[in-house]
Amino acid sequence: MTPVPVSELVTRAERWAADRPDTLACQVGGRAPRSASYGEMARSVEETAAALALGGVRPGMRTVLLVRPGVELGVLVLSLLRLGAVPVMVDPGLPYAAVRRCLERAAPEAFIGVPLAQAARLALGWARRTSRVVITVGPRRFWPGSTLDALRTAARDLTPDPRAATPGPTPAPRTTARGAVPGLPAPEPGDLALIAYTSGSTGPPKGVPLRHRHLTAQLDLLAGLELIRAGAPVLSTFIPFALGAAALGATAVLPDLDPRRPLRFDPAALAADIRRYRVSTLFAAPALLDRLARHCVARGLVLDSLETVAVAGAPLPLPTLDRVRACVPGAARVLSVYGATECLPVAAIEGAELVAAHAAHRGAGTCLGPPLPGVEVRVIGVTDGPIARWAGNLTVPPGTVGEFVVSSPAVSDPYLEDPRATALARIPDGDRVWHRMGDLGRLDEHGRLWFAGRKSERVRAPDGDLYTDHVETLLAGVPGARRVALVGAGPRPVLVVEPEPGFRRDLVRAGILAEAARHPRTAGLREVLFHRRFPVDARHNSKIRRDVLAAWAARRSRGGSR
Ligand SMILES: Nc1ncnc2c1ncn2[C@@H]1O[C@H](COP(=O)(O)OP(=O)(O)OP(=O)(O)O)[C@@H](O)[C@H]1O
Repeated sequence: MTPVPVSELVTRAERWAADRPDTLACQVGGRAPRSASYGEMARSVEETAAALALGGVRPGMRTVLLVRPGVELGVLVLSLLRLGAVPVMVDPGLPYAAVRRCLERAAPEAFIGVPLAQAARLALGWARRTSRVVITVGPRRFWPGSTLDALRTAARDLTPDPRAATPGPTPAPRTTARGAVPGLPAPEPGDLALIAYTSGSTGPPKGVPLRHRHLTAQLDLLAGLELIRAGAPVLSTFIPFALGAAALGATAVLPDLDPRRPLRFDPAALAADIRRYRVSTLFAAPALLDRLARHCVARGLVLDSLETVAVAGAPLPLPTLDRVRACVPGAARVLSVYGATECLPVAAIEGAELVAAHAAHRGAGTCLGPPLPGVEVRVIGVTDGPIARWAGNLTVPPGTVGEFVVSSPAVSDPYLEDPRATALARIPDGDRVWHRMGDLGRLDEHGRLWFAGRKSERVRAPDGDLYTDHVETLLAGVPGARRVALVGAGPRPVLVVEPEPGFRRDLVRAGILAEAARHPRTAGLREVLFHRRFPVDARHNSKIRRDVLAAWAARRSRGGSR
């Protein structure tokens, strides 16, 4: 294997390929199963990197990648990182205009995509102005550029087959992908590795540049959580995590799931994949997990291979946790992992501790656990403006609700082409920087974080601010209410209920108001609206778009129809 200090993600995956070439790196589930071993993936990455280089992809080149989840996507990401090119990872489920906006800021020079993505590039103007290298994964039609297949064939023709050249036990060194672009330096830890985006649940998604050292720090922090065992099958409903699994020596099981509409998966098929491939670690967002767990609980199904279930992306509601625990073996860990695109992961908590913490502190929000080793979290007073530099008096007294700020080796670079958002999210502090999470909460006497809600979603009621997670956790589990969201219709706090099918709304409303009346924090809440299906973020389908819901509630309650 090449000893160049390419991305840690790649070098680690390559190390696995050298040590255990026959271990499965990737298993595609669903109706058209396909798999690839670490050895096969490594060979494919080498060939594909050479093909991409031949197609004009260069180190440092920002490259949009719009390819369906599968072995090919994994190979392409690893190949780009190996070349030192910079994948631009935009969420395909965003509205078209939002995708265009994301890509305009990233100004990618290369565009690799399936035919549908290529058509969108032309018709919807996705990176159309900037992308001069165009590679189609699949058949090319009326758009310019090359196909990946043709480039692979050409690269193969240029690369001598070592087995043909030197028969015998010691094969000649193969021309590597880096060899295909001679004279170009290997990426360093400080080089840009990829551009991710925030999920856009509180506004337009922001571009997050991650350097190779940030990815390494993420991998190390994740490794500390002991979620993944080498050789063990891991299924992540969030595809980029599946790539991390490859660096940790696991087998990434890719479910049959449309990343444009992740919540519309077939729970029976997902449960079947988990059982069939003996998945031991499952990563999922809360709403997806809830859907899977409901399916299993209704059928008395236990997913007996699961050892760990990791949940991330939004608070883990207790009713969801209960359902999950009912369909995994008693010894399985359920772990809620807290973090953000700009600094992942930050904290984690085991399900059993979460249940105990909630029982002892009802209405205190969601316990996120202590910060991970190497991650420092402080709580500062709530302000909506920028903070020019760190000062000791920014922090609030212990136990007080404020905004979480984080310092860790995984904290990304400033946002892409967005100085305003950067000024609002960063506090310089000598040679380090604090990332403002935009999340409110407090630190308890055990050093654990408690999430109270997003800063931008707090409700400025006349009697004082109300925090969404303080209120919603108290009302979770009221019969007939699938989810409850607190929003402000102007200054008026309104409870919006997403009902379970088959319940009478007047009874659900009565149940919500009765539960609210039992707690001082919610006793004053009187207004209840029903919304059939909450608007949610494109990536996890789990973060409630309370800004959208608030505008809807304001219109609705003005109109008087409740
Ligand atoms: N375990 C968790 N518990 C509670 N909230 C979580 C958890 N994990 C993630 N979150 C929420 O997700 C946020 C990070 O999400 P992400 O980076 O995907 O983008 P976003 O902040 O939602 O997007 P935008 O900034 O564009 O609105 C955190 O700040 C937090 O609010």
